Amino acid sequence: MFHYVGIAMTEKSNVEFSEREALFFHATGRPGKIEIIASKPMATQRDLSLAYSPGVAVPVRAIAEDPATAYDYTAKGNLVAVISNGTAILGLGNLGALASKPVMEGKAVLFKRFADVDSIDIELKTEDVDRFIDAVELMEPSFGGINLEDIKAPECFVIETTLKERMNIPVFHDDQHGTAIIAAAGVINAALLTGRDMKDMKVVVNGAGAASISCTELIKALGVPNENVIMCDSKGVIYQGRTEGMNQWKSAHAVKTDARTLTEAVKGADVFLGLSVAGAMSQDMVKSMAANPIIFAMANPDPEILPPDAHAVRPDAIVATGRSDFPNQVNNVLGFPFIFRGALDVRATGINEAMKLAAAKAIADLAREQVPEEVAKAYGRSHSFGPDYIIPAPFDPRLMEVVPAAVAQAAMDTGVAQKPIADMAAYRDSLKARLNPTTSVLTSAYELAKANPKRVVFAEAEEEVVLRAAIQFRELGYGIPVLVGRDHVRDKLKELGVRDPDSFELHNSVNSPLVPEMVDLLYARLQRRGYLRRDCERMVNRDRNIFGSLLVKMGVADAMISGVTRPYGQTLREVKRVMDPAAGRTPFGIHVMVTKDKTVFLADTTVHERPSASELADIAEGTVAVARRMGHDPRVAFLSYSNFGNPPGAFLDNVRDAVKLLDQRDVDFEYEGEMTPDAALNPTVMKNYPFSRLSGPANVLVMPGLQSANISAKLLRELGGTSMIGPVLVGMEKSVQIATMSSNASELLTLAVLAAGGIAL
Ligand SMILES: NC(=O)C1=CN([C@@H]2O[C@H](COP(=O)(O)OP(=O)(O)OC[C@H]3O[C@@H](n4cnc5c(N)ncnc54)[C@H](OP(=O)(O)O)[C@@H]3O)[C@@H](O)[C@H]2O)C=CC1
Ligand SMILES: CC(=O)C(=O)O
Ligand SMILES: [Mg+2]
Repeated sequence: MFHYVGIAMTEKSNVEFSEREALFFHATGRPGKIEIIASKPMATQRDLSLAYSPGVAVPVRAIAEDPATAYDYTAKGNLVAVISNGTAILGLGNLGALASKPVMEGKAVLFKRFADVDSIDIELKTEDVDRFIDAVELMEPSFGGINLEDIKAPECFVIETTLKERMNIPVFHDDQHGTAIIAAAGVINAALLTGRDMKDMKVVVNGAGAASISCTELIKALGVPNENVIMCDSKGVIYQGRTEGMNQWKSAHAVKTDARTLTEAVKGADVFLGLSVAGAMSQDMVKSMAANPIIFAMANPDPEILPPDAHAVRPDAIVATGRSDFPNQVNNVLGFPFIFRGALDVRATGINEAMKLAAAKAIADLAREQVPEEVAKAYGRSHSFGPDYIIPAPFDPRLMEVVPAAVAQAAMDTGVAQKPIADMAAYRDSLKARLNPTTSVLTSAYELAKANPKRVVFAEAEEEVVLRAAIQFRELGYGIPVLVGRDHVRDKLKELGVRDPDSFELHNSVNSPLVPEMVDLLYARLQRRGYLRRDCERMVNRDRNIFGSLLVKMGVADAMISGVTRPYGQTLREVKRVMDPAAGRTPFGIHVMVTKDKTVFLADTTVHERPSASELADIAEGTVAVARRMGHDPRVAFLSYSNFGNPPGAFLDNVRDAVKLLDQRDVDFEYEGEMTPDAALNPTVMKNYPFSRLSGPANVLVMPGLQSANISAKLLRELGGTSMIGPVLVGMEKSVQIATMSSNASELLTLAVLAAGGIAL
């Protein structure tokens, strides 16, 4: 018997799957969700000698002499154990250590996916607190941190406190503190939206276990008075004097109240925090809450009440759950990967209150900022701060930038950082680069753009994706966006969360005083190419690429970006009506292909169908200049299907002649060809050609024609897990970047930065 887990209602879950699918997902391919891969080559005898006996003895002795070097010679510093005994698996209860393994594997892969923390799950078959503590303590040498998970209260409190005392690496019970941090961030924002002050809020917490106790402590630390919080457990309200089912952690939150049931407690409450079991809250209870109630039904996988059921009786409620398929996911996944990232990076001895509060504040602040387009897309709905978006979504890449940095700073401020970070700005950049290899490739472009902010025309500002890129371009300090579009672009800016849309420079050909001068200029250029004055008037008035290019030509702006509304070739033709190639240059396109450890520049991927020998030589020189501006030492390979004339073929001449031309030009970079991609990139194959002038694998690949160039770039991306920057257009008199029609905002932003930073000239 298989059921559908998604919920079919008007305000429905946006993810539906059957139990069969969930099992299939876990069983297909390699069973489970985790595997281990080597971070060093294990290909040759020499590799084995270094990695294992005898080479491994060297780091062994070094660590024995100085234990701190374990962080240099082993994976310890980036390795976190996710440890459970399965006594409180999500909200499913005590189902044992083995049954907890899918959740623990899941947590381990979330560590990797969201914060590049390596992690392994460990399930311990014991409910004996002392045996559990001893087992974990003995593992200290292996790990940089310990993430305790799904261990029930009150045992979890004793386990965590004791391990923290005994171990010198961070020990963190995620269900307590991870949950509390995220819930606190959500409460901060929900209070802000509903105009509430912490000190006046009446809160009911359902559940008195690991998650509830810690959440309650944190919201009290944020200013909610002790007497304003009523906690309930499976026996009802925890009131002063109650004896049944109590423990010291519950007693600390017992209050004087006549309420004895959740139904009584929740009457008139401002906030409900559910950390108990599915369905614990009824619609009648929701009805009885104060105006604009805040309801966090966080039990997993099924919440205390489903959002549609709560909204059916109280449309004014702000509702959050622990699930990713409804708006407002208040789940510790938003916290633990990033908190450990920050703690590991400063080699913190523990995760203290200041670090937790810093994380909560960073997460809350982030939700109030404009949401990047890729995040909105990943979730299939647009986000802006409001009742349906009080907390960032886990896929938001900005979490990785801000949360670890906030945690690391707090660790340094409170003296628990053994390896403080000297340059916080550089650390933030390195965080971005950890998840996205293109970030580090673009560092010099970002810096160049920021150092000398330029005015960049966004020619298609009526497109939302372009406006998002323009907003980020300005907010991140890369330059001044000059928008081209009709007046309603300002309304769109407002919809996207810009508070001061009038501060954006907007040019509309319908009312621009620049139009007469533009028409004169264009007519002067085109009159001997068969265009009448009225043709030029029409183009200036109607064609955004002509209008935008003219803004650059006239010096109103320095560069331009376009391309999402028309095919590449058409946009380029329009731009060329206004602008010329740079003196003596051949315009062409580059795709920069980036993997974790390699960056390769591929050209010409956009302009010349069958480049001549001299065009190929120009393309090589132009690409070398771009590669150098991006911080690379270029080595050029002219690619073909043959190596140095073997096998011979009719199409080889241009490529061979291009190499000869470079010989005559006396250039200052390494180049070679014609050659096959393996001879250009693979050191073993390269050895077959000892006369080759390349001192190492090539990183600038000049392709023989447009077909092979463009197809290679896209194949690499689709099959090879390679990130791609571009196409980058170079060789025009001013930097104009033409995106592809499917570009997203971050791709457009990258091109705008390349244009502004003078990289793509
Ligand atoms: N969204 C998120 O990020 C997270 C959500 N959670 C969820 O919180 C819940 C609790 O987890 P955790 O604290 O680790 O587990 P614990 O076992 O430590 O605590 C469970 C608590 O729930 C109480 N409880 C059980 N049934 C009811 C009921 N009908 N009414 C009121 N209280 C009840 C128990 O009461 P008693 O003490 O009387 O036994 C106990 O206090 C789970 O559903 C879990 O999925 C947990 C962590 C993170
Ligand atoms: C999310 C989580 O950790 C839990 O529900 O237990
Ligand atoms: Mg948990």
